[in-house]
Amino acid sequence: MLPNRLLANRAYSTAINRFRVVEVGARDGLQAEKKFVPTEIKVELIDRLSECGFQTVETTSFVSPKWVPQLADHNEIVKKHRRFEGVSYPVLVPNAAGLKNALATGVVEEIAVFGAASDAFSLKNVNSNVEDSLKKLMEVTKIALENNIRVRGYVSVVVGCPYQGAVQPEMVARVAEKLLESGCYEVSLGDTIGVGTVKTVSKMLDTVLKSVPAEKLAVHFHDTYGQALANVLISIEKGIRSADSSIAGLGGCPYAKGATGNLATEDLLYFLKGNGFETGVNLDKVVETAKWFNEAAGYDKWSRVGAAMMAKKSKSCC
Ligand SMILES: CC(C)(COP(=O)([O-])OP(=O)([O-])OC[C@H]1O[C@@H](n2cnc3c(N)ncnc32)[C@H](O)[C@@H]1OP(=O)([O-])[O-])[C@@H](O)C(=O)NCCC(=O)NCCSC(=O)C[C@@](C)(O)CC(=O)[O-]
Repeated sequence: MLPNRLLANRAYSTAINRFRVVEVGARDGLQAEKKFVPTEIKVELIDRLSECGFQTVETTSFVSPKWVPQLADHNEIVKKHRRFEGVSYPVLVPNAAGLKNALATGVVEEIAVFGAASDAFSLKNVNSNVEDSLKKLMEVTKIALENNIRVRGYVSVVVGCPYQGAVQPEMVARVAEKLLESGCYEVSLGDTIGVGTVKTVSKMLDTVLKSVPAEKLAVHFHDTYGQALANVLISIEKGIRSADSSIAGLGGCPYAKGATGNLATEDLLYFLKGNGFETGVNLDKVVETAKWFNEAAGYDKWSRVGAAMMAKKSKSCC
């Protein structure tokens, strides 16, 4: 059960206990991995994730292969993975060149554009300061919409920046507003290096929510300091019903040192189910998929929930 203060919140009517989990493992999860994961494994990962019941599975990035070599196989990925009814498959796009390449595949129906709330991070990540990068993103969004492509937006470093330190919540609000104004259907707020706590995330969300409705927001927490689920809880309290996570907690941003580990999807699903939310995602299948991925790609990465469920299965106890 949720704490009483949460149940008392008007946002908690039974009619809105649905929660959307955006699976970002195949993109955010893999982008910083040094060892190249073969394309066919990435494709099978996306297909298996689709079978788990997610509504949104982010698949890859149309960024420069020089900047993110792990995702240089983006063309093959989008052409080879299966498309399940009711599932959207956004790809990350940084600029007009990326959009052109994504459109040329003829199969991309949704993109995600990404901005940041600090100049220092934006310069490292996309070689432009926040304002210049916003101009490019707005242009990309415009062209995408003209081509009937849905656009999701990201704001990175919403609480702390690896190069600048604390980030002003007003800056996060401004970037989120701009992305929505330009036509993004939703903006995901990313704590890229996982430094946020309930106090700092709460302050940031209170500021953003003054100008952006909760229905237009998602949250994207990295679990670097073990704060991700607490931060999801506070986001739920503020009315947000969408969060990004990565199978087995894979992940990190190549341009943010220490950004290891997205919030693990399995941990998020267990948390949501235990607190009365419906996601439509089958947790057992996600854990099986993590097991398959570890074996197929030669990894040994586990979420806390995945490890516990596998241990329980093998010992058939507790
Ligand atoms: C944006 C650029 C390209 C600018 O990089 P640049 O060097 O300023 O761009 P440029 O226009 O000068 O081009 C440099 C070279 O890249 C090529 N190029 C240019 N664009 C593309 C493209 N789209 N696809 C393929 N190639 C491209 C271009 O053709 C040229 O090739 P060359 O002439 O040297 O042979 C670069 O900064 C870049 O790729 N950055 C991507 C960084 C990235 O992927 N970061 C991780 C994603 S963000 C993230 O993870 C955070 C998030 C979303 O998960 C949320 C959170 O946790 O906060």
